[in-house]
Order: sequence, then C-alpha cells, then structure tokens
Amino acid sequence: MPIIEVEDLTKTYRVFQKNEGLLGALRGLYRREYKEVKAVDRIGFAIEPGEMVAFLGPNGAGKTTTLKMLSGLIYPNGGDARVLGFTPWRRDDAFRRQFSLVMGQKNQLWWDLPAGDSFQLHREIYSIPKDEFDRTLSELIELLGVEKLTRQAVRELSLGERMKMELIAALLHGPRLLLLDEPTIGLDVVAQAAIQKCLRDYHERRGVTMLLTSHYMRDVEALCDRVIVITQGKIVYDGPLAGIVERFGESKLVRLQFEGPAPEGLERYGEVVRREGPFADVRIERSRVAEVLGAVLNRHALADVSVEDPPLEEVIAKVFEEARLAHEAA
Ligand SMILES: Nc1ncnc2c1ncn2[C@@H]1O[C@H](COP(=O)(O)OP(=O)(O)OP(=O)(O)O)[C@@H](O)[C@H]1O
Repeated sequence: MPIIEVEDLTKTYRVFQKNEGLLGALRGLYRREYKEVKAVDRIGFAIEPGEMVAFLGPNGAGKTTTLKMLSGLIYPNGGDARVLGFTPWRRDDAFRRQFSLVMGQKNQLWWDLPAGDSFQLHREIYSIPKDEFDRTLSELIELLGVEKLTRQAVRELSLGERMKMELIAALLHGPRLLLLDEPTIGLDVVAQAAIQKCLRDYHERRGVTMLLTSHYMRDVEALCDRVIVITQGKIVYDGPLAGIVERFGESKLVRLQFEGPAPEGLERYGEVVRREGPFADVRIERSRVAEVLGAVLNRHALADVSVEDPPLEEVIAKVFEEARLAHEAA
C-alpha cells in the first residue's frame, strides 16, 4: 500500500489586493478586492514505502504548499490525500507520530539553548521511552558526527551543524515518512554533501520514505531515483530520474581527444563548446551521436572519446521552460 496517495489535490489562496496611494488604501477599507492564486491544481501521485522522491519545480510552483497539505498544516480546497493511511489535515495524533517535516528555512530548535535540551523536549512531546530515546539519540549523533555539539547553544552553531541538529530532532521519534523542504538551502557544497550522506545512510539503515524539495540538483542526484516535477501547480513529469534526461535532454556532450591537434570544421556535427590542443567537446543531437562518431572515426585518428548526458540543471531548466511555454499557450 502506498505511503502517500494524492488525488486531484488542489489549493487556491485568496490574496488581498492593496490599492496604491492613500485614496486606494481608503477605498480598500470598505471594498476589499481579492485575487485567487491557484497554488496547486488537481495533482495526483502515489509514493510507495522506502522510496526517495524529489519534488522539483521553479519558484512558486506549489511544492511547499503541497508539503504543507501532506503534513496537515493547511487544508486543501479540493481533492484528497492519504498519508500513512490518514487524512493529514485531520491531524490525528497517531499520524503526527509517524512523520516529520523539515523546512530548511525554519528552525524548530530553541535558539538560545543547546540542541540537547530541545531533544529532551521532543522526548516529552512524543512520549518516547527513555531507553529508546537514549539509543536513538546516540545512533543519530554518531551518524551525523555531532558528538561535541549538542551541549552548545544552537545560535553558536554553523548553518550546516544546525541543519544536522534539526534532522536529529526530526528523526528522534523514528518517523516512517520524512518530508524535506530544501534541507540544504544556504549550505556550502561540503556541508550539502554531508547532509546528503546522512540522509542516504539513515535511509539505508531505516528504510524511511522521503519526499524532498530542492533547487540543488546535486541533492537530487545523490538521493533520489524518482522525480516529480511541478510547475504552475500542475505535475508535468513523474518518473525515473534517468528518464527525465532521456526525454528532455535533447543533446549529448561528446568529448573527443585526437591523436594530433583537434581539426577544424567540427561545427558541422554540432555545437563546439571547447577546442583546446587535441581536445574538442561537441554538443550533438542525441539521435545523431552514433552517426557522428562513425564519421569522425572515419576521418580522424582518435586517442579517446566519451559521451556524456547534459547536466541535470540544464535538463530540468528545459522541463520548466517547456511547461511555462505550454501554460502560456493554453
Ligand atoms: N500563504 C499564502 N498566501 C497566498 N499565496 C500564497 C501563500 N503561500 C504560497 N502562496 C502562493 O502560492 C504559489 C505557490 O507557492 P509555494 O510556496 O507552494 O511554491 P514553491 O514551489 O514552494 O516555491 P519556492 O521554490 O519558491 O519555495 C505562489 O504563487 C505563492 O505566491
């Protein structure tokens, strides 16, 4: 049975429109004008236990709104969702004990206290038996490598260290589902990689289901096999990460190393993105790669060759752009 099942889920916000100037403000006092923003528009998907799924989309696409509905923080206007067998916005206690929502932009730990004190508070809130709490906490402290930091005030920690503490707090009650909204936002690449590793290791140990939003494609590549792409509140792709590159990555990067200097005239095969000594990198239409390689080998002596998919950033940007154009044309 899926851990998350979403059908036709819709959320429309009603946003008060302020008029400009004093007169406009006065007019707004007796005649309020509203605009409707359809943040999430009849989306549907299912996530099975143990999956790690990336939920991607440009700014304002509806990702956070969806995660908020799935964790029961806000009500939808239409459609339905079952999460861990519960309707999230009914906020059953048994539901809240089985999932965690981590938002990279928000802290749930007490700023002036050591994280260890906030962990104790979590123990009380979730009524975790002491021995189980001690066992889980030491496992998580070891996994995240933060032995010396739990007695230091949270405000004195670096952003990366703080995120590790946030993760510990989120995992103390052993959730079956982890919803992560930009867990590596603002972190440098080293700290990002550390968080990715912790999440991967934790997933391996506990098989927890994860749904994660991120603007960093490194997070996605490191953690997720499946991608759901949302733009303007609608899902435009749901499938394997490799499939998105196949479908939207129209070109491949062919890296050639010639026996002598790279020859002139490679432009006839595609876009030459680098030409330096014996090296030439050419972007070639996916369907022409075999034919072009054959032609190059016929004419020139090659020392080495490799064929690479375009970077995920490029592919995802293309998915967003195509969806935007389709939306404008509709
Ligand atoms: N509380 C709110 N009141 C009114 N409009 C809102 C509210 N929250 C979000 N929106 C609007 O709903 C749309 C979707 O917002 P949401 O935060 O879900 O997007 P997102 O995909 O998470 O974006 P980002 O990547 O920038 O975080 C946006 O147009 C946003 O302005």
